Amino acid sequence: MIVTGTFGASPYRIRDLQLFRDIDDPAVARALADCRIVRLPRGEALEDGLRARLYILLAGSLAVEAALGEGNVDRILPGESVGEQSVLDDAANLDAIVALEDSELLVIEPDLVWQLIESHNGVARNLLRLMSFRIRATNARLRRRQKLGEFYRQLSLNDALTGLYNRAWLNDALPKLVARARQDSGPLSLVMIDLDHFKRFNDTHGHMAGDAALVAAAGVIRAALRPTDFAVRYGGEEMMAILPATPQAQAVMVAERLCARMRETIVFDDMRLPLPHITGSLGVATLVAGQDERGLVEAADAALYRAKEAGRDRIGT
Ligand SMILES: Nc1nc2c(ncn2[C@@H]2O[C@H](COP(=O)(O)OP(=O)(O)OP(=O)(O)O)[C@@H](O)[C@H]2O)c(=O)[nH]1
Repeated sequence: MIVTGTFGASPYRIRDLQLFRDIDDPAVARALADCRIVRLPRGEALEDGLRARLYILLAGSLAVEAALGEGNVDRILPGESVGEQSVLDDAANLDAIVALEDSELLVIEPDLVWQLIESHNGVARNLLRLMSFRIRATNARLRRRQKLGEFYRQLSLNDALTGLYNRAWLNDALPKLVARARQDSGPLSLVMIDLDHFKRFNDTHGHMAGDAALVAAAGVIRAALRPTDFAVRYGGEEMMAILPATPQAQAVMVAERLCARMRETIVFDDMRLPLPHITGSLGVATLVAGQDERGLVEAADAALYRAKEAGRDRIGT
């Protein structure tokens, strides 16, 4: 960073600087006349040491990688300033500021910034406007980041093919649902669903058709459940319906409905030609005293095994 002269002796004009917009006061011009202008060569960082100063970019451009930015870079253009917040709270600037091209900056020492704020309402007003703009931009960025975080959270808890909840969701949610059922002394049922002879379906019609069958089965499950139930893709062709506040007899009715609808569902191949119907075997289990989530899943699995053994396309309990 090389000092190249003073503002008073430079060709730059006060009215082009955002902080001094609409201020036509010779006293301000006099106050700024002795301020230094520094040159920051392209690629060089603005080293401010421990002293907080206000910098106004006169020529060139700067990149500010804000602490909050996580890789987001703000571009500072001529007339804009950096470091105003550091001056106000008297703290060193923590943002990394680098010249994107050979740049010239006006340096205003903190004492002078305060003096200008105190003696010129217009400077105070402009500074507040600039700060308000910065706060709004930061808030918008925070909101975007929050939304993105929620989007990725949802993505990490849903199965990409079927859109049902995935195993990660189940591992987190099922213990909570079991604990709540215990606390409420209410029933909780599981229906484990496994597509029948799915390997044969894949081998005969291709993996893509298999995927279409999985999506169709997931659609059947989703459509048949109440808003308070949950549909999960447990593994490859195994899915699960979690039915809170549902006793065994009611869960069996839900399973029968699922089994019937699965049988009736038409799966289309990529040429929109209907494929042979898929069927599923379903195992129903209801939480019993002393059972944990693992025991409940094992019970539903065992019931599913019985349905397979009994000939598939049916319910096991
Ligand atoms: N297309 C497709 N197939 C899958 C996917 N995940 C698992 N599979 C297939 O599902 C089949 C499961 O086969 P098996 O476990 O032998 O069971 P099955 O053929 O359904 O036989 P039963 O369960 O005894 O009726 C395997 O061929 C897997 O490749 C998937 O995401 N897409």
